[in-house]
Amino acid sequence: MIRLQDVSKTYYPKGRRDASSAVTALKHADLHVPQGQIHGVIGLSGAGKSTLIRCVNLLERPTTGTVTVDGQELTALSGAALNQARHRIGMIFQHFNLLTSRTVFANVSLPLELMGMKRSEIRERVTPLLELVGLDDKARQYPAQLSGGQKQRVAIARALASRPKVLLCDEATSALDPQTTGSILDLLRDINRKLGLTILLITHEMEVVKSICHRVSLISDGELVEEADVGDFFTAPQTRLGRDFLNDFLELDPPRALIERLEEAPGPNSHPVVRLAFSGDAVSTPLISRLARECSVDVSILQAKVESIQERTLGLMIAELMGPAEKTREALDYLESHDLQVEVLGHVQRDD
Ligand SMILES: Nc1ncnc2c1ncn2[C@@H]1O[C@H](COP(=O)(O)OP(=O)(O)OP(=O)(O)O)[C@@H](O)[C@H]1O
Repeated sequence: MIRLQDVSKTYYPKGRRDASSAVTALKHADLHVPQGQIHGVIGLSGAGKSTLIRCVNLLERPTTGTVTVDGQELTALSGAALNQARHRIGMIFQHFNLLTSRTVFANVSLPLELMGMKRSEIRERVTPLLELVGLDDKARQYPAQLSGGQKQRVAIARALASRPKVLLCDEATSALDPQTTGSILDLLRDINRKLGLTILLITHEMEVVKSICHRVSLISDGELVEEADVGDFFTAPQTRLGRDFLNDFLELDPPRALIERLEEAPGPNSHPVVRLAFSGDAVSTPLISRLARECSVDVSILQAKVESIQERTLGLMIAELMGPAEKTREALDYLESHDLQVEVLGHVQRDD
């Protein structure tokens, strides 16, 4: 439904085209979002998320590459044809972008007025949309009379007015408190299911990805560096940045006192500190006691957590493996052969 092929975007300051002043915010991005999927793009501030999502409806025209939505190459269009194609792409924003002088009803009907639709048809279209987003009793109110969550509901209804195939969400819940965020995400999930709408969202919050996305891409310095099903991303991110996002989200970091003692290389009297992530059958297997029995190492658990990520269970643990070097090596092999993600965080000197 959405396809970006080798899309790059370079910004130049006004009136200058020299390479020294250019900022390349998106670099050779390839992305495919099939019909009906909710796809999240997560990244740190300045990574290029807004640029990417604005390239999808050509609010920013890519410098190179092609953008295709619903089988139509948008990058080949301009003028009226592009405007027409944009009717099939709705968009919502962090700060809602409502017109303060218009009522809720008039905000939602605006895109239909611009399309030249008759008043009676507009009413038939807008009334059920306000019901869908739970605001049928607020039609005559003005944005200033609404909460943030209600404003975003108006923005969602407005984005759906032209019956788009695709909804783009630019940090749609970043200005909302956690509870309101939850209700807006529920609404987006509901719309995705009821209308079969394809959703592309950008966010810096793992919670958003965890709650509603089917698939996720990670963006770093303008590049899409990792893409996975959400369950896989939360159990085994493939990049350092992916692991950092996951650890921040799970708040699973070794205690500060331990971090200060960690050394990168093993020494004659040190033992490894590992971060273990396990999912599926491994969650219910008594691996740690087996490890102690079969590999003759002692395991000191420093932190542990079990999380539910959509339909999967994910276990995480930070532990010290204590024993002679050959035994701890055996223990690491044992863990790796049992489908656990094992990351050696470093080595600590034995106190004994
Ligand atoms: N219009 C512009 N002109 C020049 N540089 C820009 C422009 N828009 C964005 N940039 C630069 O492009 C890079 C990516 O910005 P972008 O807004 O896409 O990132 P982001 O991931 O959405 O960040 P944030 O989460 O902080 O909004 C940044 O270095 C930014 O300064």
